[in-house]
Amino acid sequence: MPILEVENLSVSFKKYTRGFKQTKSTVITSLDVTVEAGEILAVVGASGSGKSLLAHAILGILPSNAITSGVIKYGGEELTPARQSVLSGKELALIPQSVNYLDPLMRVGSQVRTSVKKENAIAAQREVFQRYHLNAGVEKMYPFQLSGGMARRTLLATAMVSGARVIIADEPTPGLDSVVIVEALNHLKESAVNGCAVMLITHDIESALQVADRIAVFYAGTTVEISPVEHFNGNGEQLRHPYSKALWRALPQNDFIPIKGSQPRPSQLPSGCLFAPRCEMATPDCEQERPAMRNLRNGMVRCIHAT
Ligand SMILES: Nc1ncnc2c1ncn2[C@@H]1O[C@H](COP(=O)(O)OP(=O)(O)OP(=O)(O)O)[C@@H](O)[C@H]1O
Ligand code: NI
Repeated sequence: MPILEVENLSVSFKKYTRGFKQTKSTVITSLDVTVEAGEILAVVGASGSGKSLLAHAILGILPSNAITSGVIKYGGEELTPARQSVLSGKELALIPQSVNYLDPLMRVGSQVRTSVKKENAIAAQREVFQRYHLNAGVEKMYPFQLSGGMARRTLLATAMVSGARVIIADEPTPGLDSVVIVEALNHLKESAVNGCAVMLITHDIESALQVADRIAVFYAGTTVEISPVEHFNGNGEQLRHPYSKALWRALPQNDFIPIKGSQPRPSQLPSGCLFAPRCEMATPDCEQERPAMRNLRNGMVRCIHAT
């Protein structure tokens, strides 16, 4: 059974423009995804496709003007705001995309120790600092004294000592040197092998391919495909959705063919399939309604034409 289930999640923001006109921008649309114990699910997709907002929705830290619908479940039970506040940092850990999530007024060693469940918090913190090449003096520093890379390693360390059952890593490695990247990916893999459910949000498809079991592809705020990692191969012929195939072919190591057009803006989403305006396979049926996610060849796809 999946530990984490997201069903039909939508998130939108109301905005007031000139003349008090209200506009609605929908940043996540009917998104479905699950993460099982023992697996790494990588989440890939263009900038602005809703990856971080999904992470924030799971942790219950969306901005207060966000309007959400749908259900998020942890351990088979709905993650209500009350459960989110109890479980965050304990059973659900986030490695945030921005280093601004560190508490500016607390020494970093103490910050990391507050998330340790085991008895000897100091020993656990020192061990994890060693693992992330943070030398002994760092624990006494405040966040403003850290370089960007050190701050990022501190965020990784905080989540990894927490003993959480669900780890959501939102772009955990940019700016880190390759030794630390390998260390962080190995650590996530180790956590999964020990039974955690890991969601790894990343632009780095190479890293995703190395450690993930399944890959979810996001487009314009929804999941267009969820595929076993092995299907990201060759010319992408085993992939299901035209966008995933195009994304795969656009990688430098493949043909590097960019996709024409751009992702729709959250305030101007097409009424049917969100990818239809850019899709070579699109037919009038695609513009009729939003396709549902369906099972296909050991994965899932949101496209009426996919075979
Ligand atoms: N507080 C907010 N109010 C209105 N729109 C927002 C807000 N936060 C995010 N958005 C919009 O929601 C969309 C999704 O943002 P999100 O940060 O989830 O993207 P992402 O996939 O994580 O992108 P990246 O890869 O750049 O990190 C974007 O269009 C963004 O502009
Ligand atoms: Ni993001």
